Amino acid sequence: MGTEPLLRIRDLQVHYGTSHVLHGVNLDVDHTSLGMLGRNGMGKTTLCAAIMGLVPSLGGSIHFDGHDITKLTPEKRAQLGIGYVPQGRRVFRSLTVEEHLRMMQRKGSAWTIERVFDTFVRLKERRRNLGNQLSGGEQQMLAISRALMLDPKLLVLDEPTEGLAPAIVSDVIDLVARLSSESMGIMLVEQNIHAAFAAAKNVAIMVNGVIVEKLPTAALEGDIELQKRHLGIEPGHITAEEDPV
Ligand SMILES: Nc1ncnc2c1ncn2[C@@H]1O[C@H](COP(=O)(O)OP(=O)(O)OP(=O)(O)O)[C@@H](O)[C@H]1O
Repeated sequence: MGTEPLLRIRDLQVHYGTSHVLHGVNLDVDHTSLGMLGRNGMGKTTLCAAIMGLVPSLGGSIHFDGHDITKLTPEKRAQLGIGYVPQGRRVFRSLTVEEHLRMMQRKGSAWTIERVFDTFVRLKERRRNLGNQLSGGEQQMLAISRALMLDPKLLVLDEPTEGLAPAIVSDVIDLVARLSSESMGIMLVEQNIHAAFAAAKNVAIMVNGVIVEKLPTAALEGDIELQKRHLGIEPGHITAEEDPV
């Protein structure tokens, strides 16, 4: 039909013990980039984990690429084409760059080690370095490359710019923009609102375990009140043009 979103989440409920964290998430992600914003502790990482099958859901459904994946294992979800770049990168200290990538090689994948090295020249230079010898930016590139090796249709990235220098943040933004222009679906969880604005076509806002807004990025950029209400962003300074004389 062509109208079905790549990822469709309905009324998703997640608990940690007696703590109810996701309270009925409804969200569609298409073959484009979606920024996921929200203050600390609102449930963004939990949503990523639930999409990947790393935490069980007690209610609701997740459909991906025409499959009901609500009860599938993380491995099955990855095989179907959901790539995950977890918060904190989770690179192995004692494996080299090349060993990380070799572990994820799959027959028939559009992403080979050579393609990764063509895309991330820095990783090629560091191919024999161990995980703990890489900078934060290099580790992030490796974490993203590792996910790409499985040839995902949807890439879920949890705060990929956290702790990175501005120049590297813009490399991550460029990469996300490039992947989404090649029609990969992207869900980009970000605390860095400017990174999300630069990389994502649409944005969603999570508050207390529900999605309260989903709108074009440009609309949120222009709505300071909404930013303030849900994200705690203070209004900017009065500009020279607005400054009364
Ligand atoms: N393993 C866990 N066990 C119990 N509670 C948890 C667990 N992981 C997260 N929580 C709680 O669930 C809520 C949502 O956390 P989550 O990490 O999903 O939020 P977040 O929006 O990603 O925040 P942050 O930006 O700080 O990572 C928080 O109140 C958190 O304390």
